[in-house]
Amino acid sequence: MAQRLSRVRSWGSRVFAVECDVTTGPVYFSVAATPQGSGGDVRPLGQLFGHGKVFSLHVHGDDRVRAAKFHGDVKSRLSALPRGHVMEMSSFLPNQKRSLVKGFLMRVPADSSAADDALLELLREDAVHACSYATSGDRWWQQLLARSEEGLVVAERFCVAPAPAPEHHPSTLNIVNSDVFYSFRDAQQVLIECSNIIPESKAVLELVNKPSDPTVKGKFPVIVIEGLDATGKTTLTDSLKGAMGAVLLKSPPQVLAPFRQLFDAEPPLIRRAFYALGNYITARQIARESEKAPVIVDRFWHSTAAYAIATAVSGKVGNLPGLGSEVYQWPGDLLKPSLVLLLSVSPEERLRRLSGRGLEKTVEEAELEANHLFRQKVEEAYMRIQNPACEVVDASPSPDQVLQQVLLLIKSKCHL
Ligand SMILES: Nc1ncnc2c1ncn2[C@@H]1O[C@H](COP(=O)(O)OP(=O)(O)OP(=O)(O)O)[C@@H](O)[C@H]1O
Ligand SMILES: Nc1ccn([C@H]2C[C@H](O)[C@@H](COP(=O)(O)O)O2)c(=O)n1
Repeated sequence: MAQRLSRVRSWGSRVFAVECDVTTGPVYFSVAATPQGSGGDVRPLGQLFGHGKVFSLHVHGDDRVRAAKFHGDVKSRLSALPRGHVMEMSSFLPNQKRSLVKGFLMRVPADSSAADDALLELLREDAVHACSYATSGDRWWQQLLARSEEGLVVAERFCVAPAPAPEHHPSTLNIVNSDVFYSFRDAQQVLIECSNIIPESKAVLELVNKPSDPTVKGKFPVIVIEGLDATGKTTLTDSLKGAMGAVLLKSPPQVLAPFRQLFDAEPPLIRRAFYALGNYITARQIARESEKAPVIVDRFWHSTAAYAIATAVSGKVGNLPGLGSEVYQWPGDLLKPSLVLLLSVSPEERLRRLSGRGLEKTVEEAELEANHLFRQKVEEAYMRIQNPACEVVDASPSPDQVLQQVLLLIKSKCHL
């Protein structure tokens, strides 16, 4: 118990954000060891905590791979509780990078014992911090829970007060090196840390572990084609290959295809590191092929970063890190293409193309379709990436018109 308490000493200075509804944004509150001032207007907290029993859980831990996997596990266990309502809840130090700890707020009916049993089980793990919430007088208290022979006991309590929204949305605080990687070494390190629990990581590491100088391209232009699913990338890249006598490459590269499904099912930390490493394999292929001919690349780092940022940042487009933020900077050790083109079509046209194709949708594609906010965030993140930034291409005309338009653009931008 003493160890647990010493590790949560800083808990009392944290702010918590509960995502009740992503379109309206989170509710913020802070906790303090002793009541401060009047405590503010606690009515919003009353609405949040007021019915039945409320618990929050956060997964800490020095082992980030284990914590990421355990976070997913906690979510499924809480979601399976009968009559429970689970919301995303994060704990953070306002505007302080890397201070975010992800968790959940769970409401259950007052007569539910299943939640207590689940918490007792989860608290076997040192990495879990669980709290209950109670009201006395006009104050709300956050009660840090611990296991004892009698069941759940309150180890410490903090006074809860409403807090102002921070300047930076909490979900932006941990993007660097958790969702987006800015060097080969940082992405590689995640897969090294995964090797014991995901044996396939070793095979992926072997594929990327062949050092060369991937930042240097050959004398021919390298053109990356980016865009949301079904914007016409495959159609255009195939035509460009023929029209320019170019070599067509993809990221992730074909050698990673046997591992993709497996890594797609992993938490963002692992999944995004896998895609980041794929870019370095493709970069090596680009460096080699661009010595001999122009190279067209179907998706590259813009996709890796834009999808990762849009997934990490909850809620509205306005929650994205601002233009010029470090999260949009190209990795210093990754080959830079000559030109990046972002294919853009209206949401209606994209849906027509998706349904016309009639293929099975990936989870993320299905999410794009269902989630207008997510699509907007991916597109906005694409456009905020700098150095190289993307040139937006209107991809709504016919395939041939898009091809002609892009050939002209390549000619003018790459001085062909
Ligand atoms: N300019 C266009 N006009 C009309 N339909 C198009 C055009 N370009 C592509 N399509 C059609 O839209 C669908 C999606 O195109 P395509 O597969 O090239 O997109 P994509 O961006 O590669 O998709 P994904 O990223 O999901 O692989 C296909 O059925 C294709 O025939
Ligand atoms: N270089 C890349 C390519 C793809 N991804 C991720 C982003 C999406 O989750 C998904 C889209 O790929 P598609 O379905 O079009 O094959 O893959 C990435 O992160 N980096």
